[in-house]
Amino acid sequence: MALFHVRMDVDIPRDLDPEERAETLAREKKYSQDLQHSGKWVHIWRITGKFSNISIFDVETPDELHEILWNLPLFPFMTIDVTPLNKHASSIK
Ligand SMILES: O=C(O)CC1=CCC(=O)O1
Repeated sequence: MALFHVRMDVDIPRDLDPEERAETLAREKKYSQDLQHSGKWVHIWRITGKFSNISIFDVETPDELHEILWNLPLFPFMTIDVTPLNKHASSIK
């Protein structure tokens, strides 16, 4: 098990076909919710006032996270920042 903090900033071009935009967003939602049901996508939080989210992933390896992120339907329109997390020595959980 390895935890990762991931920030995703979304920037969809204004001239993208509205049908393609809607279809991509619907696929993104299903992809994300399937991974949430699997337990791999542990948290997703909207960043206030931005088309961005902060997420926590619980995966086996960095390669697995890479595959997940690479296959996001919105991947071509995202800037993604990944921070690996280690257990803090003072954590009681
Ligand atoms: O809306 C976003 O922040 C992008 C996104 C990631 C998963 C999802 O459902 O939307």
